[in-house]
Amino acid sequence: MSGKKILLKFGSGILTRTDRAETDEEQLCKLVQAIAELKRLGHQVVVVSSGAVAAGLKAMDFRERPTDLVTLQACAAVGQSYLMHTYQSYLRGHGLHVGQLLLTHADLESKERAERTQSTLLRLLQNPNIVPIINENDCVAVEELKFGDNDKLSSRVATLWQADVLILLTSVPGLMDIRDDGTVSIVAEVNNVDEVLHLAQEAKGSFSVGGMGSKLRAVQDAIQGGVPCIIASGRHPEQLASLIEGGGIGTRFPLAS
Ligand SMILES: Nc1ncnc2c1ncn2[C@@H]1O[C@H](COP(=O)(O)OP(=O)(O)O)[C@@H](O)[C@H]1O
Ligand SMILES: N[C@@H](CCC(=O)OP(=O)(O)O)C(=O)O
Repeated sequence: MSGKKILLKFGSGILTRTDRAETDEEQLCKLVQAIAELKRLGHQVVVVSSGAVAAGLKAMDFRERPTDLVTLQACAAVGQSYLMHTYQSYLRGHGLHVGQLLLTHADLESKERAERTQSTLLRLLQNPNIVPIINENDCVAVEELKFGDNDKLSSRVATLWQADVLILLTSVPGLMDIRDDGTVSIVAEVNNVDEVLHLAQEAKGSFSVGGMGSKLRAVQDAIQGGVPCIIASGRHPEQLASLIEGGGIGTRFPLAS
């Protein structure tokens, strides 16, 4: 197997415990193990990680996600450093280190700043022991915390980097077709995202922002940028190597042939 450029996006739902508003350290440890395994296989890995707001809730004395923007930004300020510390503590066990990048959409819309971001990313990737971990710069960004644009951020970075695949790891096993009679199936492959947009329902995780609609729009952008995508469960990161090789469970969005 030759090394591929893999962009992984971790949603808040898979980084946060389901029983209380805290980072799920066991889950984060599993995700880090999967990153280390991909790197051992010779792939380049870049991560877009949500979860800063949720990680800051406990220290800020919240049991639930607050709704006002400035409090969300304050929670993110506390949670981001906690999150990076936790990533670092698990990565160290694999001889790896975090390279943190905090970005806004405005950064990627400016040609000069996008080029600088790309240069930094490429420089970080020259060292095989570094795992770039990107999040929105929540303290200055506004739209992101309202609309869950880490999905969109991941598609933009995937396009900038020209990743071989963008894998959106979330709390469900893929895009699901939930029918009126109660039957549910995972859509294995989508060749035209427009045709499945109607499958995205309003429901989303209590610590998440985007939902399935935001993921499908991000997939559309990535495909337009030349990057195929997969939506799969972040609760089973051990299947990542298999997903990259065309196996595993998830929804695939190939480029039009
Ligand atoms: N058709 C669908 N298939 C799968 N999940 C869906 C669908 N429609 C809505 N969802 C919701 O999307 C959620 C995943 O998105 P989200 O909660 O934003 O996760 P993340 O934190 O990973 O970004 C699931 O919890 C699910 O409730
Ligand atoms: N930047 C925010 C997350 C925003 C976001 O898009 O969240 P999600 O919908 O879980 O990917 C944070 O780190 O909490």
